Amino acid sequence: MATITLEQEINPWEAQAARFDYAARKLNLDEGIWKILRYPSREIIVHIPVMMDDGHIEVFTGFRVQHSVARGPGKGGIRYSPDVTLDEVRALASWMTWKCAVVNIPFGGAKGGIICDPKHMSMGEIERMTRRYTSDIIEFIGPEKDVPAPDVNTNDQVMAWIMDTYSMHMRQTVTAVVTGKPLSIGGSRGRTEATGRGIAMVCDEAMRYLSMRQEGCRVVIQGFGNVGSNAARLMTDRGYKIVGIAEQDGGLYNPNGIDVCALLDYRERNRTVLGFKGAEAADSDQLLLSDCEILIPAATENVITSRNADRIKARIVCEGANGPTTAVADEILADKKIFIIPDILANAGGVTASYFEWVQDRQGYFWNEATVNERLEAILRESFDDVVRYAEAHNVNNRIAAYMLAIDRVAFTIKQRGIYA
Ligand SMILES: NC(=O)C1=CN([C@@H]2O[C@H](COP(=O)(O)OP(=O)(O)OC[C@H]3O[C@@H](n4cnc5c(N)ncnc54)[C@H](O)[C@@H]3O)[C@@H](O)[C@H]2O)C=CC1
Ligand SMILES: O=C(O)CCC(=O)C(=O)O
Repeated sequence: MATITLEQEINPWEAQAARFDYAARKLNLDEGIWKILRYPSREIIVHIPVMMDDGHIEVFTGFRVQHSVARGPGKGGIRYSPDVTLDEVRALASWMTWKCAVVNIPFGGAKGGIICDPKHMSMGEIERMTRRYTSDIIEFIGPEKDVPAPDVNTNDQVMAWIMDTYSMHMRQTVTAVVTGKPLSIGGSRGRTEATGRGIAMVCDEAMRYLSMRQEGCRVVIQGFGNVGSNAARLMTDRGYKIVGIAEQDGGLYNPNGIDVCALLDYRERNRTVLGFKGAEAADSDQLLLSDCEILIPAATENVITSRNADRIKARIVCEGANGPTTAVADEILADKKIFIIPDILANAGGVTASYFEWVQDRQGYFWNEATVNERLEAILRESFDDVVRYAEAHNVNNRIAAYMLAIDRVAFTIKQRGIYA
């Protein structure tokens, strides 16, 4: 790979594009399809005026990027964060296209974001911002067009506001416009935990593939939000030992295993994991480099880079977050023979359960949790198998195999639809 600056290395769009180009070259992808898939098909930028609680007007910038709708409506979360950029949302939208194709569900890829700091906003301000954002992008979303979902700093309440705003404009309730909703208004059982559950499931598959055992297998998790905390809880139930939790404001380490339920309870009461008595305080960055069998980055992008990849000791890196590893770091991890479960497979449990929610909303018939989990497991097992077999057959690493598999599926659909005729 050509020499690049750290700034280029950590640009998520560049990271996505580097893998896409590499996989497309390996596939000998048709040049026209390459051009179609190289860039998002639509990028919407809105400037959202919001009356703040003290009466002044703030204007927030929001994005919705639709990378591809070839295989079905756009699908992907909306994040609220001061760090959101258009390049980040572009990358996240493309990853959604590849992710939905890897697990073979009938969606394209999209993502949204608003540059804001929800930690310093009241519920009323967040609600007004969400409703206005929804109105501003209303003609571009819908059950057959583009279906948003929660992501970093958004949740079922935010989805409820989007659904309600959309429905008011349509003059009828349209539950299938978003997923990750509360159960009472068309949410699916199991969606909240699905991303973490999916991580536990693909780790089980990796254990089987590598002839390792769950019992006593040491796991370090970065991020104790929706994805990280559910992965920690469900993996504990399966016999894994969660020895480290790295959070934004500090980390925890206990070589004998952290009591995850007690930690969840503590965090609920204290809004932080710091000060928890069942583990010693640890430096979050150092935790990524600690001795363990599985490392699960489940917080944000660019946490495994050229600066620390050579010091990672885990046997398996299972990417709960989107884009936690840069393309340069990929090569270093590959040299170290670390087994990667790439984000577009590892965290696909969330969007798969979202697909189930969309199906249930459209059917008006809701499944029990066991059915959701059973169907989730069947899809993730098959997808894991597809990726590792593809990697073996084409002599590439798991990430490139996942990209190749996904690009091939999307390209096939584009050709069949005749967009490229
Ligand atoms: N929620 C979902 O269903 C899905 C989420 N993802 C991805 O998983 C990642 C996490 O998402 P959620 O858990 O939903 O978000 P969240 O907002 O619920 O949790 C994120 C957690 O990470 C922590 N964090 C942030 N930066 C950190 C850092 N530098 N070091 C350590 N901890 C840090 C935060 O304090 C928070 O506890 C994101 O990359 C997201 O795109 C992917 C698929 C689905
Ligand atoms: O549940 C969904 O539709 C999308 C979740 C998401 O944003 C992601 O997988 O990164």
